[in-house]
Amino acid sequence: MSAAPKESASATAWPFDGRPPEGGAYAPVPVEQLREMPGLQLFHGIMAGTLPGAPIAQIMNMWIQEAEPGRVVFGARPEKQHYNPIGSVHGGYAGTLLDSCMSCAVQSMLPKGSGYTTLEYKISLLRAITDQIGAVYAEGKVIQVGSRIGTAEGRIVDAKGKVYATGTTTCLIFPI
Ligand SMILES: CC(C)(COP(=O)(O)OP(=O)(O)OC[C@H]1O[C@@H](n2cnc3c(N)ncnc32)[C@H](O)[C@@H]1OP(=O)(O)O)[C@@H](O)C(=O)NCCC(=O)NCCSC(=O)Cc1ccccc1
Repeated sequence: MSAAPKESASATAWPFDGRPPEGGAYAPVPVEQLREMPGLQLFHGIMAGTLPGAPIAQIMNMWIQEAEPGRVVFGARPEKQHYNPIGSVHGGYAGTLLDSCMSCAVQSMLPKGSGYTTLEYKISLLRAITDQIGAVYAEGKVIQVGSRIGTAEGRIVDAKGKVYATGTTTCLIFPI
């Protein structure tokens, strides 16, 4: 399998205010249910509210904005609760956003019956993320998805398109 994701959408195409939908349900989807759906169906179900959101979405203030074959975008709102003790958002916030968008880009290419997990990711933190910059957007794009290994790249930008962090990932694919 391989992907040819479209070029990045403009930042204005992502009008996310930075909070997951109020009153939504948050829980992992049981594996019995997951194995019956292609990867993309999970994201479309979460976006439509027919499947629960990931519990970490609440803690991170993040939500899926777009999901198509080979490309997934999360919006997020960094706040004080995400700070380290030295005055900026903890580096793990960018790590979590990038791990999410990059691995979900891989998952968006998987047929039903395929599971996967992140094996390794590398990120570069290029600018400090603070609670003053508003919503940020994490876009993951597939590089290649094979029978056992999927790779993707990602970036975090603000609403003006300024880049805060980039990353690459390697995911392991297996039957479930
Ligand atoms: C500053 C640097 C590291 C290097 O920048 P360079 O590559 O040399 O590039 P350049 O000079 O072009 O500047 C680029 C931009 O940076 C800005 N800027 C520059 N110097 C300063 C400065 N002195 N102070 C403030 N800002 C400065 C500059 O205005 C520009 O922004 P602009 O274009 O105006 O909007 C940058 O890459 C960065 O901030 N990365 C993010 C790192 C990060 O947030 N890590 C995670 C948190 S750590 C963590 O959580 C771990 C932990 C856990 C628990 C407990 C404790 C710790």
